Order: sequence, then structure tokens, then C-alpha cells
Amino acid sequence: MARSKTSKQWMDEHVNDPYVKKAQQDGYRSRASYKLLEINEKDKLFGPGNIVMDLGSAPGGWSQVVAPIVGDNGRVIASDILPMDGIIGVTFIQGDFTDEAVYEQILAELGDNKVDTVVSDMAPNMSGVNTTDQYASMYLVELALDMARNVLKPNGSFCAKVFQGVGYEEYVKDVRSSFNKVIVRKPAASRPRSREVYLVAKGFKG
Ligand SMILES: C[S@@+](CC[C@H](N)C(=O)[O-])C[C@H]1O[C@@H](n2cnc3c(N)ncnc32)[C@H](O)[C@@H]1O
Repeated sequence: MARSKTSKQWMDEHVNDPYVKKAQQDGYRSRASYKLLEINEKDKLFGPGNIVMDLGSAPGGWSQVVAPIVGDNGRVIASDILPMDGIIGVTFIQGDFTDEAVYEQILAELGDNKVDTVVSDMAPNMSGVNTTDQYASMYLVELALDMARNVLKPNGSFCAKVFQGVGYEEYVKDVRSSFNKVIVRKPAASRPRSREVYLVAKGFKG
């Protein structure tokens, strides 16, 4: 009963959501595109010729934003546990990011290149149990930070979705230890009642 009420609420919200409508009009696969567009407008996360890694990329809304900006001289390496339809200029690797073999496959795809910006919009399937969900999501952002530390060029950038809750403050501190500047963003397209925020970290200390 409670469940069907929640799904109805979700469906009503989804149908009336201005970003869902806008995404359909603009040809974006996801309303999440508007979060990254807003963040990039403010924080200039990537530009022409950049190499960008997009973690938790499906269905592709963020890659669709990044690929035309980095252009023909740039590169986007995207990965998700779910399949993703192709996007010109984007190399996609499907697999579970917590699986070491997948992590290694992403590194292999990169070869000797270093990355200008790592973005992560990864979020686990929510079980509804707050502590379980919080631990699962913190684990994913910790792995994303680990990847960023491995692949970023000195002065590179990192942007990750993080849920405020247990472990959040420690995580922000950990990010601060590797970057010169860390800002917390809550884009307009992020639902107010969601505990998600986006950490934008610039100036990787290398
Ligand atoms: C909010 S969605 C990303 C939306 C995307 N940024 C876009 O604009 O289309 C979160 C994604 O994280 C992915 N994800 C969750 N757990 C993952 C894992 N263990 N490994 C890889 N991807 C994962 C989900 O499959 C989902 O596609």
C-alpha cells in the first residue's frame, strides 16, 4: 500500500517535472544533464580537448553534455553497470565499478593518458533502508575518489554526487586533502528533498 502510494507520487512528480519535459525537448536522455550543465557553467569543469571520465554514466545524460564540449580532440571514457546506447566521442565500458576487473579495464582503456576531469553520478539502487543505502553510496564515492587520485593530471578536477549522512563530513575532508578547492553544489535540477549534493573539487594536488 505504502509502496504504491510512493510510486504514484514518483510518477506524478516525474510527469510534471519541468526538467523531464525539457530533457525530452532538448534531446537529453536524462534530466540529470541539467545538473552537470549548471555545475559546469559555474565551475568550468571541462573544455575543448579534455579527457573526461564519466562514472555511473547510464543512460548517458552527462556524457551527452561532455562529449560536444571536449570535441574531436578530446575524449570521454564512460562506465556503468547498466548498458548505455552509443554516443559519438564516448568510449563506454559496462560493468560493476566495485569489481576490480572493471576498474582495471577502465584504466587499460585510458592507457598512458591522464585525465583532466573525473565526474561521478553513481548511486546504488536504493533499498529504502537508510543506513544500508548510505554505506553503499559512500563506498561508490570512495572508489570514485580513488580512481580520480589514480588518473588525474596535476591540477585536474573531480565532481561527485554524495549523499549527506553518515561518513559525509569525513569524505569531504578526505577530498579536501587532495584538492586545492572544494565546493558543495546543489543544482536547481536536484530535488530539494533529496540528500544528494555535488562536491566539486578543483586543483588536484597530484
Ligand atoms: C543517477 S544515475 C546516472 C545518470 C547519468 N549521470 C546521466 O546523466 O544519465 C546513477 C547510475 O549509477 C550506476 N551505478 C550504480 N551502482 C553502480 C556500480 N556499482 N557500478 C557502476 N555503475 C553503478 C547506475 O546503474 C546508474 O546508471
